[in-house]
Amino acid sequence: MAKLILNNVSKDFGTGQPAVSRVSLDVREGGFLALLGPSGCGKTTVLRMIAGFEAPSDGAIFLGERLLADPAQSLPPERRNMAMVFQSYALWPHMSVADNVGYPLKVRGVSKEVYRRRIVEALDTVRLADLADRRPADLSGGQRQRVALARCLVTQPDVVLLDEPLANLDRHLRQEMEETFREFHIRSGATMIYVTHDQSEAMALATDIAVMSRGELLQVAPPQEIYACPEGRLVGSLIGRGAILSLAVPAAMLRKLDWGAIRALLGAAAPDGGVLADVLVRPEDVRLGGEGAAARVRSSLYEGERYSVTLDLADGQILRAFSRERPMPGDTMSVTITSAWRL
Ligand SMILES: Nc1ncnc2c1ncn2[C@@H]1O[C@H](COP(=O)(O)OP(=O)(O)OP(=O)(O)O)[C@@H](O)[C@H]1O
Repeated sequence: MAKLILNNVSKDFGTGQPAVSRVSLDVREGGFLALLGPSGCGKTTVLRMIAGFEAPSDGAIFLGERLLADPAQSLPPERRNMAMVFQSYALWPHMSVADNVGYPLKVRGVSKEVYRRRIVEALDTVRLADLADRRPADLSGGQRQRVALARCLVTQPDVVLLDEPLANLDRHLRQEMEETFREFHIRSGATMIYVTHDQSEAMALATDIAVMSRGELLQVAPPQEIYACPEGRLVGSLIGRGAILSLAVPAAMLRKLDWGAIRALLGAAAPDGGVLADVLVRPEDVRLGGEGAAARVRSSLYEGERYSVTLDLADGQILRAFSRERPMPGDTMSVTITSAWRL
């Protein structure tokens, strides 16, 4: 196995706006990278270029030292030792689970002994050994997805590419499958690249998250880091559910702000000739009650374990908070912001 490297990769379909613009990425060996971003931002196109279904218009893709593609040449998908799992897992209905899993090996013409051994190993990895003789029609949605995962494992790929594999499943099953993917990643040791527009899925699964918007890569970092220290307004609004305030933060001030700093900045005018900075405030960092700044409750939405509250600050800016009790719309209360991040 080796590191997957994208070096300034672009893809232009000739539509006027490039689908992917100068994306550079290093995916560490055995890592689990989530490509996250809104619909149409270019995630699938990046994945298809890695798989070999599209050639880059510019830049180059390497697996270790090996050049996979640049505008002049492109190794065909079957010679890249990668496996791709799609939303629809396309199992053969007339074949047993074992034969579905073994199909890619049959095409490669391996010996009977290798064929049997690899199927057993792959089914073990996804904990389906007991169902080897069943037909796909007799499986649940989650079990079918696991068969598709096992099928991509039998060829022992260096890289597993997953394009929104959970998009068609209901919420309960998605959670169960997230657990399966995590385990699958640990047990297989494969490098995985996972396309999703669901940030909580990306947070739960990946070792690194790459956030894309309009064909460009905005930030790559581990989930905890991208949540705590997003770079710029777009990443700040795409990750988590924070509110973004415009505050007159002096350029020299640390990016992480405490209540002392925020209190002084709330309502302060922009410095002479200066610009207002975007400051991200997470709902879990907003305390309701006590001594603080005045805010008016705009709405409170019951979410089961708590209320999600939207508040208007005195200057009209919006803040979000969580609350165990139900704040009534129209009520005035005081808020304290324990921590915020300048984007
Ligand atoms: N074969 C193609 N020809 C022309 N334009 C394309 C082609 N494939 C993708 N595009 C365009 O490139 C852009 C990126 O598409 P892509 O499918 O990579 O986005 P995405 O982030 O995966 O979106 P989604 O989450 O909706 O699947 C879109 O504007 C899309 O319309």
